[in-house]
Amino acid sequence: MQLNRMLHLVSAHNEGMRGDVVVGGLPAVPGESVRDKMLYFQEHLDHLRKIIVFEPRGAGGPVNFVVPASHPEAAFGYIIGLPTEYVAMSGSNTMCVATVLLETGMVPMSEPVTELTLEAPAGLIRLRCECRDGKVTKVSFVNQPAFVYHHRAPVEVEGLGTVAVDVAWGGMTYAIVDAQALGFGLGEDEAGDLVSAGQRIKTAAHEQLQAVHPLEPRFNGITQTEFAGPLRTVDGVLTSRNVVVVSPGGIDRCPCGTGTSARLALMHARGEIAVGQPFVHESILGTTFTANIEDTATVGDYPAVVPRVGGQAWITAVKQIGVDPSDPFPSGFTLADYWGDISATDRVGTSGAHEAD
Ligand SMILES: O=C(O)[C@H]1NCC[C@@H]1O
Repeated sequence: MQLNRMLHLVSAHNEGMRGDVVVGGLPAVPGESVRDKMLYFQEHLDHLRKIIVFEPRGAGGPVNFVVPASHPEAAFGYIIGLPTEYVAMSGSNTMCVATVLLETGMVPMSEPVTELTLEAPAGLIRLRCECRDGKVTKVSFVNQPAFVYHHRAPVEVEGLGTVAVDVAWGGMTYAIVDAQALGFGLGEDEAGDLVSAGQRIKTAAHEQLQAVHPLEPRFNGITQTEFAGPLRTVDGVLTSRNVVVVSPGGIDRCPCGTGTSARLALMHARGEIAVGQPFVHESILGTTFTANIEDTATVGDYPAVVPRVGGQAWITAVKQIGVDPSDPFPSGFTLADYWGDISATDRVGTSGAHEAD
């Protein structure tokens, strides 16, 4: 056997959504913050993301690269790579990383609760991890502030006509649309149609609406569509189903932590939820996140909320992945049958590491 570029991975899933966590094998990644490390990674080490995400080795990601934190309060940093972009923050990936760090002993576990701080490219993320018998049974994190860029902006979408789109930041930028108004009940049988509509909505919103983070202009552009189901009350708790379409065209299997954060900002702006009020967000699989608004804030001129989002992750595999020096696909490949026209959506870095226009 000949393998170089050997990476050590612990794979996990969070409420159904995969998240590989690279815990060893990386070269040094320079940068004064994890955001800077992400920028360096994108420019100089992107082949390592492709090895894990693309075929013939990968299963579409996402992947997290654990790196030393730059901030003294954080135990570790993590760089988050999705199929078409590096992102400032991700809920499912944060829960996978925390679970892997604790269950492998990379961070000492205290039962029944381990308080942990990690450094995402978006900044410090404070986590509360409930632990029992060596297992992490729930991870909740306080996200960086979420806010709304556009309320019900009219967007011309191919095949759908004029669609009212809310645009909100929750660590990634979401075009949020009313699922019911577009004829979707958000059932598993609609997965293909949701992806098709979601990709068209996201592309149109990205082209027609500006969204540039006021504190970090590199976090710009609309890269996700979130179909918001109706709000209802279940056992006295505000609840809603949602579907997020992740480029180049897959449904987030979990309720989506950054999407939940964006939705909380939108609901708060509309007066649909109060600070501290519990909210349950459901995925297309029926898995759930608990969430609430911890506080209000401002980001630039935008009124914002500080979201807390919680769920559980499970480790699925421990493996090593590498590249045979004679392999014709050292950085993997994508094929349109599964990946669609990734060149059209290959905006690596758009929301995480893109020069502002
Ligand atoms: O939970 C989240 O925020 C995400 N899940 C996959 C795509 C998003 O980053």
